[in-house]
Amino acid sequence: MSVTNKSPAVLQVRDLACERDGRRLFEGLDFTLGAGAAIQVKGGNGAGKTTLLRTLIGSTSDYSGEILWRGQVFPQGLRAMREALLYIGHRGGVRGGLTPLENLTWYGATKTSALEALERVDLFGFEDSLCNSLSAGQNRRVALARMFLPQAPCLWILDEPLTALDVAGVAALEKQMTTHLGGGGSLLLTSHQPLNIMGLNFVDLSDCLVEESFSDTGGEHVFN
Ligand SMILES: Nc1ncnc2c1ncn2[C@@H]1O[C@H](COP(=O)(O)OP(=O)(O)OP(=O)(O)O)[C@@H](O)[C@H]1O
Repeated sequence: MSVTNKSPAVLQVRDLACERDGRRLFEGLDFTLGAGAAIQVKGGNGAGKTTLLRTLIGSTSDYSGEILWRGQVFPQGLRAMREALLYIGHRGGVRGGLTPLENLTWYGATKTSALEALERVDLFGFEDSLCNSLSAGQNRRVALARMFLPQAPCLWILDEPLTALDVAGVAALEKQMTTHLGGGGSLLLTSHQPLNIMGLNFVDLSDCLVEESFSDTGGEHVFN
């Protein structure tokens, strides 16, 4: 299936199968993520969504099939992809012994941009509190504040970003994701909750279950 020049392929997955402790979780997964496009990875608990994301960022090499970053096959493409990647995992990468401000500056933000990002996630006044004294939702906001820093990377891979967020927090996040996509960024995320993002595409790992491998998995998905 072709991909238009207007929206070139950013991340491609071809016939991917992932394992965990020697147990195959899914197989025959194909999709193409274009610039300005978003994919929500779906599947029940234990389907392998986190494993897929960790595979895509190079945290595990327990897979078969091909992953390509801008046409360059992994592992060669992985280095270039990491330079363009914002990954926020389940734990969010927040250090509890640091303040929100220190966490963001640890990721390379200037003090000014960090303070602005923390204000955007409604953490004004908490910038100098230790993160291990903040609530789960506030810690999630510290993690997600990286999406509000200037010059954010172009590929966002987010594992359950909505977890622990209140209604206003979810709305702010959806708005920021939409802005990112409008600027030509790409987004791949997992969520058990529905997201209000225009043009959101879906990849469902339950279509790629090993025991159903005899059935048609729907072929390749191309999202531009
Ligand atoms: N730390 C681990 N050590 C060993 N096996 C694991 C570990 N974490 C997960 N697994 C295995 O991998 C499978 C897939 O887990 P994964 O976290 O990728 O699923 P998921 O779709 O993200 O689930 P959830 O929706 O519950 O977060 C699980 O069923 C489990 O058997």
